[in-house]
Amino acid sequence: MPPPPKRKWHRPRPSGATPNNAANPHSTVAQQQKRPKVEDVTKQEAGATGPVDVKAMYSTSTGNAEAKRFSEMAGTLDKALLNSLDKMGFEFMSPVQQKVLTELPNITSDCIVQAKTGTGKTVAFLLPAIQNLLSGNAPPKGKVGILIICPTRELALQIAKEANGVTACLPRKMETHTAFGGTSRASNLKAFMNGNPTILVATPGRLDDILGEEEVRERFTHVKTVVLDEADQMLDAGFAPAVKKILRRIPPKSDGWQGMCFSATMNPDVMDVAKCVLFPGYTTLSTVDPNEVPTHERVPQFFITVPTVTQTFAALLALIEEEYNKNPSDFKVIVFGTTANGVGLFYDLYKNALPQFRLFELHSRMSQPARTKTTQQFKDATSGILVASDVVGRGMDFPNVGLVVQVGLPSSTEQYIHRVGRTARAGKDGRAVIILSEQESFFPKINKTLPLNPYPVDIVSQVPKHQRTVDRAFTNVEEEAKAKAYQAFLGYNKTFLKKLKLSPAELVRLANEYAKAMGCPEPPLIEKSTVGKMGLKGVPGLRIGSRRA
Ligand SMILES: Nc1ncnc2c1ncn2[C@@H]1O[C@H](COP(=O)(O)OP(=O)(O)OP(=O)(O)O)[C@@H](O)[C@H]1O
Repeated sequence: MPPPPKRKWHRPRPSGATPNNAANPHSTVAQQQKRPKVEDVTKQEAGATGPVDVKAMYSTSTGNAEAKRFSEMAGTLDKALLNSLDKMGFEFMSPVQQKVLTELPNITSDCIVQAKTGTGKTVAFLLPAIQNLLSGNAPPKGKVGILIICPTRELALQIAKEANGVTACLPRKMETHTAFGGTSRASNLKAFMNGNPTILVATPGRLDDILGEEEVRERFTHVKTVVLDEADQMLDAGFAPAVKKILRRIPPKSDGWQGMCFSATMNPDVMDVAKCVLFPGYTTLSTVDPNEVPTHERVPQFFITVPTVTQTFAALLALIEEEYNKNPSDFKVIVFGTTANGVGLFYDLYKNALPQFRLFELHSRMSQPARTKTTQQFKDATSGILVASDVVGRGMDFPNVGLVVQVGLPSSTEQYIHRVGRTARAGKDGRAVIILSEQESFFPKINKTLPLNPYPVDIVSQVPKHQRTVDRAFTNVEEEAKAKAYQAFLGYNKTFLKKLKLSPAELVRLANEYAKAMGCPEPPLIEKSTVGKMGLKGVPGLRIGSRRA
């Protein structure tokens, strides 16, 4: 088989350059429906964004280092690893890879590494960890040598695939296993126990679960490296208890294993917890200048403010039309919603309202096989729109996404940055837009370090034109999907009441308007217990009752 073409880092397109914007900017979505399906549009030549200029990429990172070839690391990296990288089409080291391989005091040093989204952090932690095993530190057969913990199932699979690529040319097969929820625990465990899982990529829940078994704990006696990918998230209040519990079940840090923390964002609040994987004297490496904006300089970022949340549905249609007209070739987009049920609603709605696009959905309410299948389909797609929740907000590498849209408030500034990072990966260009209601418009104001500018086109004035399409599409959406989205809307926004400057009664009023915009004749019923859990007991405007027939 011929080797794949070398994958290189691309030079950013000159700002303002929008090739292929020949389509009529005034055509409506309905008119576009007569066009051939976006899937049929001829695929742009790979690399059409311009010739590779690795030096230009490096000059945007701290240090202004020269881009080096992996082949120059022959003294550090095993020949077989270099062969694997070559087979993967990786010729030059990305800045973070170069930094880790040349500036880490030792390949076994504890470290915190920060680099922008999509710049190759996965390979940057895999290479030293695997090299260490190849340098005479391999664990005995059947034992785990490298444990990688990450927040989501999709990311675990993706990291495992990258590990398989990096180890492909090793003379002796190095097995990578995964452990994450939503899959059969029994068969997963059987494969782990019967196999030779030198590398294990896991999410905290399932890992903690299987570590409950003595025979599984036995497999970790020779662990050499523990990696926390998306480290700031793994160490935040949500995940830290599970991570700490896992660390209590594997050999203690004093046994000498290496701790590595990688992320595009680092929150000083988590540094205290990071000490459970890092010994004092650990190395901090960053390719991000503290004075630099935390997102990619290659991603123009815009916000659109609509008067009320009920207009966001039509505003998204107007935005998609606008962006598609600007650049119809390879129109590959991710639209982030705030909750799984909200995203489910988006899917049902836009399936009807945007039939000319191939639509994908990904959120935690889907079965794991469906999630895995869609992830692969969207990775492979040259165009289409993925509506997604934060299950793919971090770490996921969907090649050639040109636009990221966020609808509603992201859960944090960091989450905003990671979602934006689903575009402009591996040296490519991208754009990002966030649609907010008036109430949510504090987000750009309190995030001054983000290069957020008003969207250059008046989308709000286009909302009425798209409202009919939205209303019609909602007639085809099941009432239960609307009820779930309504409930999720209440639950999510309840956590932001202060920032939104809303009283509980005002939130319910807003949610009821939202329900009306979905075409609900009256606010959907909510179980009494759910209302209690949301802390909305006694708030007027809610319809308490069971939706079950
Ligand atoms: N040296 C390289 N040459 C070419 N492509 C590379 C190189 N290193 C990584 N890549 C590719 O770049 C893409 C982004 O890499 P990766 O997913 O590791 O980024 P990341 O920094 O971990 O992003 P995030 O912060 O979103 O987790 C992947 O498709 C990966 O295969």
